[in-house]
Amino acid sequence: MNASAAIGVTGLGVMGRNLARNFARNGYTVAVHNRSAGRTHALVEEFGHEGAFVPAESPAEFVAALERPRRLMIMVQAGAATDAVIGEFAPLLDAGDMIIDAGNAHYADTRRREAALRERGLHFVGTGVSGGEEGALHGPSIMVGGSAESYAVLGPMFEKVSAQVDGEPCAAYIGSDGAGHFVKMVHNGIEYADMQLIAEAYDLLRQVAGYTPGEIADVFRRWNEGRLGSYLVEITAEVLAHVDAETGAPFVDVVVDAAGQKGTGRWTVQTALDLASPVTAIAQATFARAASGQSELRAAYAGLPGGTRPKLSRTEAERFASQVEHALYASKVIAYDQGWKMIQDAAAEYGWKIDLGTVARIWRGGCIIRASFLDRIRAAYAADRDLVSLLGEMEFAMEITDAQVPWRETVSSAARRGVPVPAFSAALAHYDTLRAGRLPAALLQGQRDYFGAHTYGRTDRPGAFHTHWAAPGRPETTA
Ligand SMILES: NC(=O)C1=CN([C@@H]2O[C@H](COP(=O)(O)OP(=O)(O)OC[C@H]3O[C@@H](n4cnc5c(N)ncnc54)[C@H](OP(=O)(O)O)[C@@H]3O)[C@@H](O)[C@H]2O)C=CC1
Ligand SMILES: O=C(CO)[C@H](O)[C@H](O)COP(=O)(O)O
Repeated sequence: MNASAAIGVTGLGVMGRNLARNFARNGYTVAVHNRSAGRTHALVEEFGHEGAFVPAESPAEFVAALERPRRLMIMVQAGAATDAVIGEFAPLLDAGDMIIDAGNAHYADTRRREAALRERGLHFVGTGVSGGEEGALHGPSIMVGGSAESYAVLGPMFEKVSAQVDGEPCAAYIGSDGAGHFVKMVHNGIEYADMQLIAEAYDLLRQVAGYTPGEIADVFRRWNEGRLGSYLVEITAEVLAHVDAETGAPFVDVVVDAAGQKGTGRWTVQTALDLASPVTAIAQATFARAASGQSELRAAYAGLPGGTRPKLSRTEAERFASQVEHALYASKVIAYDQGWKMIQDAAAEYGWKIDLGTVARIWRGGCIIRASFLDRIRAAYAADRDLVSLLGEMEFAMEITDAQVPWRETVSSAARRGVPVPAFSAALAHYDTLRAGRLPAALLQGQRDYFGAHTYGRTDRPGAFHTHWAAPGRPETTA
């Protein structure tokens, strides 16, 4: 076979098929392969006219179709499937060839695979791709890990097929080994938080303001014109306005209220615990999905006494909706800030040199959390590369100051009326934690020292100390 393909894609499911088409539409010759050959033939039959495809039935045929250094993209499920495909293809490759894993792999797996394949002279390029089926075809956001050397070859291709915003590509090199997949994982964690915050806002507008789903769709459409403008707010309005054809009921009322998850939000939270990175809004959003799925438990406790829900007048409802807008925006800033801080924490742990402004830049288009305010996050990090928190940037700080009363009113209204708002509450509590100055953690240290001699630091001098709690006079010694 003629080695003519600039890239090969194996795994032609929802994402792989459209990424292959995207490369072909952008002028690259693409070798295509799938475990079951039916998908390969279907792709070429249906979309062969869009560009140059080289269908391959066997791994050997697929590899033979690739120009050197070979660029082979895997788009299959994370975990065992990815290991199986690597195991199948790596022995057929030569030193200098590149395996790009564009699935949602766990970054620790990517680090392991990168190290093992590097030993064999192969580049393993863990790459986060976001944008779903449509993004894969028309331009996703692409977060690339692996070696800088491989990015020199792959970067121009990725930048060409990615989404473009203001003439800039939504693709970039993030950092070595698992950095690309790490950042994609945090993207998905932020996605969970953003979606949960929007869902809580909807619930409040329905349960407290008394709006119908159609009216709430209009509220979200208005919000989408302003600082909350984003893909997720836009599609929320679409979903809320949708009416079930069979029953004539709002679509949102005929869907089972148990949220699914494939695992990237859970990975974010598990990893955050290891890094001691408090991504509490993301964690609450992930737990909210889990709680929604506990149908037996919820059925057992449904109807327990809770808050009161007095009917609001039209004017009161409108005022409340405006408060919710502030609360949603402020909570969203906190959730995103938590995600960025987690990336900083991981960069310190793994020695990744991640440009935080670049992360915001490539999330402005193509991905699920694309939003107008990412431009401002980008500008904030461009102005100060070492910015510790968005709360340190003047404009965000002013908005959070303005949100104080409505944000707190929203969370307290929810508590009074018995509407669960775990992500709003977590975001506000995080903000209060940051601004507290002094936390009751000092008491925790005292408790730990009391029962386990775990020692504590003092505010007035350095060192570790222990109080002998059982001894007369409770003397303190240095530990
Ligand atoms: N769907 C989405 O919106 C997004 C998905 N992703 C990630 O992209 C990856 C692919 O997702 P998606 O396209 O939705 O998945 P699909 O289920 O549509 O396709 C999965 C593909 O993987 C192949 N496959 C599965 N197991 C194996 C195996 N053991 N050996 C070889 N091939 C295998 C399947 O082949 P066969 O046809 O033979 O079964 C199929 O081509 C996942 O990692 C996912 O997390 C990332 C961003 C968005
Ligand atoms: O990766 C994605 C987007 O970037 C997918 O949307 C993600 O897989 C959806 O996750 P979940 O099924 O857990 O809601």
